[in-house]
Amino acid sequence: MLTFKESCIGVMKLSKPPVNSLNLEYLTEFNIAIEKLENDKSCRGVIITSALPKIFSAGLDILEMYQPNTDRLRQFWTQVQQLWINLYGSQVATVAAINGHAPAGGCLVSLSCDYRIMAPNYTIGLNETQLGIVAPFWFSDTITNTIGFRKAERALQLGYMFTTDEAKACGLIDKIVPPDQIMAVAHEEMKKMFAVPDFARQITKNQCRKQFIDKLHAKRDADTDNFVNFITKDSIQKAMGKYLESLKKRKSG
Ligand SMILES: CCCCCCCC/C=C\CC(=O)SCCNC(=O)CCNC(=O)[C@H](O)C(C)(C)COP(=O)(O)OP(=O)(O)OC[C@H]1O[C@@H](n2cnc3c(N)ncnc32)[C@H](O)[C@@H]1OP(=O)(O)O
Repeated sequence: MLTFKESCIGVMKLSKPPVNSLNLEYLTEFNIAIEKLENDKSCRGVIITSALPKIFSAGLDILEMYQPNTDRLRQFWTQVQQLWINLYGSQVATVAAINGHAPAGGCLVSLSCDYRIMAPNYTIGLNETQLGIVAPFWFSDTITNTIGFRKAERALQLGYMFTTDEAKACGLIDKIVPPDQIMAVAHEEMKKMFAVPDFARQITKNQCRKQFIDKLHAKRDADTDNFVNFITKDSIQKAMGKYLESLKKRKSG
């Protein structure tokens, strides 16, 4: 993770080649970096983007969920939950500068921010059902809160990956921006949020999002148990094995 500050704005650049997949170690690093910026009194905003060409993040590392060690799987999921709690509940203003594909966990990271700008000709969405897995309730709450119930229900069931244009049309992203302008526009959008007094913006964000974060807090252990039980089922392991194979085949084909 490349993290640096530009006056009162923290910039986090995901940089885990080849595809910024989120494994246990990277999620832990991500959480530490965001918590550090959150606790920095001089930091008013955070921009999340990718240092890699063409990929924002490929989402959760599928290898963490395929033939897993159960203790590690629990730790992994705890970090995924923590990342969402940290980002969705962040007191600082957050902008996702999506400069590449953003499937599944990559999409969730961006949905957890306050504003999303995206470069053209990429794809974004919660494609979990395509892998034979199910987005947990807090993933579906987050997309529903962004694009509305009907569109979210349909997209979740199909595991639909939106093109940048489709994502803009349904409100999944807020603005389409040429790749070479994405950081400049992220700063401009941040300035618009800074024009509002921080405490008023923070309390308003809290009013909108707290009930959803509280819901995960209340069910956190059960959510981890569900995840571990679900992922370790033979049928799910088979489906994930097939998906991994299809990724490799697509590469060679
Ligand atoms: C009841 C409660 C149950 C709870 C259930 C669980 C809920 C889980 C929630 C979230 C799930 C996820 O986030 S799962 C991850 C989903 N991600 C994807 O489906 C993305 C898959 N990848 C791609 O589509 C493409 O790789 C890409 C578009 C991101 C990039 O394409 P490109 O052509 O540039 O690169 P390659 O495809 O050649 O990939 C390079 C290399 O990376 C490996 N790879 C890709 N994605 C992942 C990943 N997510 N995890 C691990 N590894 C990944 C790919 O296999 C290649 O590997 P090799 O070089 O070894 O072949």
